[in-house]
Amino acid sequence: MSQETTAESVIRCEHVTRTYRGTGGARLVDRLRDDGERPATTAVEDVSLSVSRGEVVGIEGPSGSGKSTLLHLLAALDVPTHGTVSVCGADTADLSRRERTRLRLEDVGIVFQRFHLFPSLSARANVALPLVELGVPKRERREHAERLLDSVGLASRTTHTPRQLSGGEQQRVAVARALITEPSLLVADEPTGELDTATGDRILSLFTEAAARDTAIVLASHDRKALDIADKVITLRDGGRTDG
Ligand SMILES: Nc1ncnc2c1ncn2[C@@H]1O[C@H](COP(=O)(O)OP(=O)(O)OP(=O)(O)O)[C@@H](O)[C@H]1O
Repeated sequence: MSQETTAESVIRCEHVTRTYRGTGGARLVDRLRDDGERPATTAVEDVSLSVSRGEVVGIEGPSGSGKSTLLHLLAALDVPTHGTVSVCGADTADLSRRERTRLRLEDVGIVFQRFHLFPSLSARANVALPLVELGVPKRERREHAERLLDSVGLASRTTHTPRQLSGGEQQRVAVARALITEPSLLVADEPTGELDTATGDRILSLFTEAAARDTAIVLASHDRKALDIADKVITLRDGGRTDG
């Protein structure tokens, strides 16, 4: 157990490194011929941190410093090259792809930088989607999704599809979707990036309320106001922590 780790940890991340082999963007023919000489990118290097129930942790750092890569590891979307990440007690590298999908569905809410909404579904259906996969009856899903959309100021937009919504509205749909399962962990990449001040404040209040209900929250941001809701902020530079 590291010094930072407590029994209440939702995330335990120990000496985590993530290296991408230098195949990004290469043509298939080049990848098949790859002799391992292509330069690799170490996006995250030897990072340790823990996040407890109800704790908000901010991640700051310049573009390319590894914030999104670290968030993907913490959300069990990816596994480390070295070191361990455990989420709700499970070492993510020990899980099959299917088990990681289940872990995310049940325990993790994710707000991506580019929202990842389904274009053909209404805002309400996008928000309710995790509940479909969890087998919640239709009427209950609809009511819950509508309540959440109301809480992010989108009560009048429930039947709009993503392309009928502004960037900021899509962001709010993504936040509502991440919160609908009342996850143990919420991971958010630039959650206020597209939002005007009032809407950004509203989203941050939702995060603070979720933390008060014991959700652990990790958010990466360049926005000082977003980082201000954090109990602690870690700083990344070239993939490593520089905050001591
Ligand atoms: N799939 C990938 N394959 C290869 N390299 C990658 C991949 N994803 C990220 N990288 C590289 O890893 C490094 C860290 O990227 P990452 O997206 O984690 O940074 P970031 O801090 O989130 O940046 P930003 O603030 O611009 O979103 C960068 O050098 C990036 O080019």
